[in-house]
Amino acid sequence: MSESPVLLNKHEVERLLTYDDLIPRLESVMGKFSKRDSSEIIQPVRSVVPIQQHSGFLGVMPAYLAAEGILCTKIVTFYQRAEGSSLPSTQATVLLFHPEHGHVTAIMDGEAITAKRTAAVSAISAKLFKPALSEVLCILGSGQQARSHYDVFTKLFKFKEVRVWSRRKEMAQRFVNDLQDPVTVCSSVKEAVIGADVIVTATGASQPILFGEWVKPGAHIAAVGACRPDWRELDDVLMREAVVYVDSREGATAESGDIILSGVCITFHQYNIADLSHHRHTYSTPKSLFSQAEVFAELGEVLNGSFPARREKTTVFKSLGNLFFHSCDPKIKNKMF
Ligand SMILES: NC(=O)C1=CN([C@@H]2O[C@H](COP(=O)(O)OP(=O)(O)OC[C@H]3O[C@@H](n4cnc5c(N)ncnc54)[C@H](O)[C@@H]3O)[C@@H](O)[C@H]2O)C=CC1
Ligand SMILES: O=C(O)C1=NCCCC1
Repeated sequence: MSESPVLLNKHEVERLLTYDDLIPRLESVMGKFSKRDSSEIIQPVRSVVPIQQHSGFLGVMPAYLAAEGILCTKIVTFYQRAEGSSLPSTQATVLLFHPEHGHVTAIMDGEAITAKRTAAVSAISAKLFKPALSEVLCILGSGQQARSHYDVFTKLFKFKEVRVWSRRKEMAQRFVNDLQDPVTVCSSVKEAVIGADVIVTATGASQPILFGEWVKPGAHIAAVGACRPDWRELDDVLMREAVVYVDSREGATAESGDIILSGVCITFHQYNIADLSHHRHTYSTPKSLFSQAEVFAELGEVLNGSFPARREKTTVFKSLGNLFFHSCDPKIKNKMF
């Protein structure tokens, strides 16, 4: 009979999962993922079930890393919550399986994993793409992701100024009150982002809040929210002008409103055709004036050397959280990535 699964609660996951382990681990595994060698890694685009009555979604995110014997899935729910709701908007559980026998070996809280993994991947994007001289960090949003991004960005990089904006100023103030170091609370997105070198967008917005005209040329944006095909955080100008990196090309095509909805500007293409009465008429068909924002590369393609990091340009890393890789030796409990 198989052993009972190890249970790791949020507190234990928080203690075991360190950025020092997570970052090199994710760099290696994302580089491998982008080679699409299914004998190494299988990670399909997640399945998402809308929970329409409650403005929520349920996502299932399986992954198999054959060489490492890791078979796992994250099960995640995410909701558009009213401002100030005491419920977390993203909740998750991670299951590890015995790849040979198929039984569950570990059940872990996925909320802390999601917070840290997502922030670690954004930090990797910032390592690769932020301008060489990066003095100002700006965080849009003041929830779970805003906090984990603040933690890892200020741990890894030295900024002269950190700014935060949130829809309700008191939420930004509450965010700042929990921190040791000084952070400027901004009254508008524009005020927060002007002159910023690194911008994190971690909001529940479904319409653009960050406009390209405000963004300093050469800045790096880690765009974490807007993980549905009809949600956006970034406007067309920014999406067109920036070099866009993603975690998974398939995921971005299926799920990123910032990419899918960019450049939808209708104009008319005219052509002549002879109709049945032998007269020539001019017909019009709608045509897009601007094409969709193009994905330049996956983060993994930069990490494995297939594509360059275009640090000199304005860069967007559109994160969707498609990559979930996790390893835990349940018997040892302290070897967790
Ligand atoms: N890319 C990824 O891997 C992941 C993305 N996410 C997404 O990141 C976003 C933030 O997640 P959490 O921090 O967990 O959520 P949260 O609920 O803790 O924080 C959300 C923040 O967004 C703000 N917000 C909500 N609606 C807004 C709107 N319409 N305009 C401007 N601000 C708005 C809230 O005031 C709050 O500051 C969500 O969209 C979530 O789905 C979450 C986990 C992983
Ligand atoms: O990767 C995740 O976990 C999530 N991604 C997008 C939406 C919320 C959770």
